[in-house]
Amino acid sequence: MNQDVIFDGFNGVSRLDLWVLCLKITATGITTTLLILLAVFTLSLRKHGQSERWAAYHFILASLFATLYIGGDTMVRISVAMGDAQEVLITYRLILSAIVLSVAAYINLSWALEPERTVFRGAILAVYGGTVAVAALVWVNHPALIIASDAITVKGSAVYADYGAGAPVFFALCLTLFAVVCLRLTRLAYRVGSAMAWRLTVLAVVVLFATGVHDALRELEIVSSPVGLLSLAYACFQVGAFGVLAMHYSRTLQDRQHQNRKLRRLTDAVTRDANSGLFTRGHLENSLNQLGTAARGGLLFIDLDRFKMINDRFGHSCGDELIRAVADRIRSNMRDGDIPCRWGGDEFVVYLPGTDFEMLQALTHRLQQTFRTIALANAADAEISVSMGFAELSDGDWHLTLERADQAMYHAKHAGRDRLVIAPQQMPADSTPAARRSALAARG
Ligand SMILES: Nc1nc2c(ncn2[C@@H]2O[C@H](COP(=O)(O)OP(=O)(O)OP(=O)(O)O)[C@@H](O)[C@H]2O)c(=O)[nH]1
Repeated sequence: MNQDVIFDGFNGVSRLDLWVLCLKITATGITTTLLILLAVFTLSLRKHGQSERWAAYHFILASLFATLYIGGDTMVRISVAMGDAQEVLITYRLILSAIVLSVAAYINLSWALEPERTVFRGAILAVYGGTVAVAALVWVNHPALIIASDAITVKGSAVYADYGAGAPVFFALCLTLFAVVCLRLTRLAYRVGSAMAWRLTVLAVVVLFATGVHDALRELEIVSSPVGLLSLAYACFQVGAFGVLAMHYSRTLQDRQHQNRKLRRLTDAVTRDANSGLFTRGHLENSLNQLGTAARGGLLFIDLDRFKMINDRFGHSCGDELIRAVADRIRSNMRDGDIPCRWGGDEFVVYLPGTDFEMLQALTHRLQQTFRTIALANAADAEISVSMGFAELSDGDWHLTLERADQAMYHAKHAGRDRLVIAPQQMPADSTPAARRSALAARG
């Protein structure tokens, strides 16, 4: 049988080389997975604050270039192990460009994680622009630049480019940028407040920087070492950076939740009535003032019938309990956009936007039914009912509408209580709000 030989590599490759290769493949897998996770996470941050989004974008770039670097480094090793060093130089250039771009993205990320610090967009672009320019030089053959020619030297399982005179400067620049990143990330980890996170970060940056120095010296053939270690250390660093960032986000989220809770408590204290839990009169007045002539629907005035008698017979605390029970039932019958408030004492006013006659009849009927079911702890035989007045917001001034609703409620009281009266629209439509207000005042 004629069998083609399709693989003839791994000749002269030591066990150590294979282990390192396995580790590098694993590191590539891990960083690629993290990159995918990060992309999903960034998508979920679209609606969040500017600084979070920018931090996520820089981290995506940093991870993308780090993955290219780690994956490229693995590819170089695979190519050399398989005896195929033809296309190695392109991958080689790719990894040199990727490492410097990744470090630039990490610098910008560390700025974005400090929202209190103003970093000008120009500075961020300058960091990216400068490193792109340096990365571009990697692709130009010239003895004075980073890579002098297309020549490649393979020594055992290691491969070396023909470096130009600028290569030591390039590696020194990479190490300087690395040092900046390491210092800034250590500071960030310290601010996260967890001693463990800080120690792990210090360990990670020390290992990272040491392997960076090792690989730079190895590339320049100042030290002889069988394997480059930076890609493995960089993969560990990526995992650590994920951890630190996850902690940073969880702390930011906790702070924000805490602030939101505090804000809600403060807002509630200002806008909610303490006993009933409904909105305060001030909140309704503000809302109607803000709406102005855009207010639609009408105002419903609700007043408890013979509440003084309940107070006198069963005590003030029983009266308070009744106010709470009535408020609960009003609240549970509201739609989104309705504004129910305790106007004062045993009076409630509800702004009902977009309410027509049928909806009003249905709502007030429901309310009357549900108030009858109230059972007070120490006043089982108390008969609970309310009188209601409704006026449509057609006066151009909600104060006038409220007066009409109030008058309608009094008509309900005089007609025997426990009912709804709808205010007629008696005011001429072309009269001014001031004229209508004085006409109402004259009518008493
Ligand atoms: N328990 C309690 N009573 C209150 C509160 N605010 C006002 N009141 C009392 O509620 C009573 C209101 O009575 P009125 O509005 O005069 O009349 P009424 O007894 O409800 O009778 P009609 O409205 O004519 O049906 C007064 O006695 C107030 O002292 C409160 O927060 N808690």
